[in-house]
Amino acid sequence: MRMIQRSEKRAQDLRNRAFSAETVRGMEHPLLERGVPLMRMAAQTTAQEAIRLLEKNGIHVNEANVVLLAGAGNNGGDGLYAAAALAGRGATLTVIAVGKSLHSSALLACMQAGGKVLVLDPESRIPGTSNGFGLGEAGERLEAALDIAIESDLVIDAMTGIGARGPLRGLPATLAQGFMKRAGRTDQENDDHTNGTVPTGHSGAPLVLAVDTPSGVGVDDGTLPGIHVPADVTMTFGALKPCAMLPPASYACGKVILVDFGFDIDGVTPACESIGPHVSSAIRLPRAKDAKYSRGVVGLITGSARFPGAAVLSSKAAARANVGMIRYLGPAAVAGSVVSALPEAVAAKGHVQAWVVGSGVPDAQHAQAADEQRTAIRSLLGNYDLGRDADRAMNMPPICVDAGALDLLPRHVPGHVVLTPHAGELASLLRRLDEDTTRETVEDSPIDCAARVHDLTGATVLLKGAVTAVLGAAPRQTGDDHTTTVRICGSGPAWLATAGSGDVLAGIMGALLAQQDEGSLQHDPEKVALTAASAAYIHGLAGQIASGTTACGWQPPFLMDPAESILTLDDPHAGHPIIASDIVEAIPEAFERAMEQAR
Ligand SMILES: NC(=O)C1=CN([C@@H]2O[C@H](COP(=O)(O)OP(=O)(O)OC[C@H]3O[C@@H](n4cnc5c(N)ncnc54)[C@H](O)[C@@H]3O)[C@@H](O)[C@H]2O)[C@H](O)CC1
Ligand SMILES: [K+]
Repeated sequence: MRMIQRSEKRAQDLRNRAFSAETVRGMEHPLLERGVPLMRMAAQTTAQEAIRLLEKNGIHVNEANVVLLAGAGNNGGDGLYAAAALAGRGATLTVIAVGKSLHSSALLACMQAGGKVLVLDPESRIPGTSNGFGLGEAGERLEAALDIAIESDLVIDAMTGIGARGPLRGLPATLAQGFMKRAGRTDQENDDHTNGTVPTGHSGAPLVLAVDTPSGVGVDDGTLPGIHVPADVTMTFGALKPCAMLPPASYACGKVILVDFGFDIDGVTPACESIGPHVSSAIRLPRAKDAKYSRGVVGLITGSARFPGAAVLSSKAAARANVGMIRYLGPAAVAGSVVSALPEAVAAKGHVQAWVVGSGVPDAQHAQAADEQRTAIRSLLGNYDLGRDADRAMNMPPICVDAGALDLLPRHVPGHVVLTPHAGELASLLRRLDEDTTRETVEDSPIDCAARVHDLTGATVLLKGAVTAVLGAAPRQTGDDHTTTVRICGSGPAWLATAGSGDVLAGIMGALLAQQDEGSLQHDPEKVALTAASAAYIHGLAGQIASGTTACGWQPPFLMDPAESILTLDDPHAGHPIIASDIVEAIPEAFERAMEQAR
């Protein structure tokens, strides 16, 4: 098989960009025209990974019981050829056919290698198998299929790939439901199955290897519209699909291995992109002629009598995140705490290059009538109201609007207003904008909901989560200026979920906004989105450093060449608990690492 020529830039783009199913088909097309055997390449690499996965779990392929869940499309074809290769290496193979047909030559290969085929659909017409059974027998066959699947060592899920439409239906859905029930996998466990964080092999249930995409996920929008089959490993072909990057579907993919088919992705608009490779461009290195003011000054209206710690944490984080100075504004007692914890802070008004407001400030529901912090924030945010004075709004410094300030946001603001809600806060924001939304809706469709808030307000929206998504202006491409690339950041480990962690993020956000050339963000909303996502990335990296782990919400996939044998994939260190102050301590090293990654 031919070797793929790949520059480092191409490898980086492949690992950090995901493309819609339609775009992937467009990129496959020229290769198929040239007769490149894509299905064979997919199958061979899948078989290799299956062998590695089994061995890692102490099972040699010639002792393995393998079950293939095979759909009628090409995804089933990939799976059939892969399964045939495993049967050829001595595995005991059962193919469970969930559709009315199967890829005929791939099926033949499986049968020739000794695979047994169990057909579930009474209306199927599959050569070499028994047809025309009744509904009663169909029920018995389904039970038998589930018995075999649950007793197997490895289930290869090749029911649907990029041809999937809507939630899983019919026999694939019934089979997935039965399998998940018998495997004892609850929804919670599926959620815990984040990319690269959970070691394979769990409580006696079979390992699951997904072909191209786990069946049942929303391939293009990253949702989980219904029953789906979470995988330990997903082998994906040619290019990442959004479901391998966007939450919550990304959590169902397990470890992702991308097989490089040699697609020409240069200049092709991705549906979503990870911020990782771009972070260093958001960091302004100190220059010889710098003074503290030219490095950026952050102004913070954060914390309150009730939550003074938020003021301290956001100020310390901003101060550590590569700026010349921070100004803290708040009640005298809180300012006193800030200055005693951070003698470098200045508790006085003055010129700032970016603002941070709202962390540790009560929202409308919890505030006293005349809350000092809310009054100050309301008046500051009024300057960003495009409906009141657009010129003035456009000339205000960039601002991070967090927590208790989110309900003070004017209706229409410029893109250099960055919102940093979590799912619950985003739902409240949408309700304020007259959209009937709950936290669950946001958790189910995070990208769609964040995009709604961006569309309705104009603000850049950073929705916090294990995978953080940033919805703002997209990169402009010639002839296509309505692209909606979603930027994601998955560098944060689960240890980051600790009190004060969000305050630290807001501080880093303010610092990154402040260190951009003054005036450069106001008319460049794309740069705002990149800067915002970079702040989340550095926060996540600091969390990794503080907790001693490399496991995080999303990692770029392992890249595999069809001609190469696979590298050893190490599981990440688990790490240890942290408090928000530990994240602050780790910020400088996170900057160093982010800059090193760019080299
Ligand atoms: N194009 C190529 O040559 C390559 C493709 N590869 C693999 O092919 C799949 C895409 O194949 P396609 O036949 O277009 O679609 P699928 O197999 O994913 O799905 C069609 C199959 O699924 C049924 N179906 C669709 N939606 C649902 C649903 N909601 N519920 C139940 N069943 C559903 C539909 O009826 C068909 O039977 C791609 O992912 C790759 O795996 C390889 O990469 C090689 C090159
Ligand atoms: K699949």
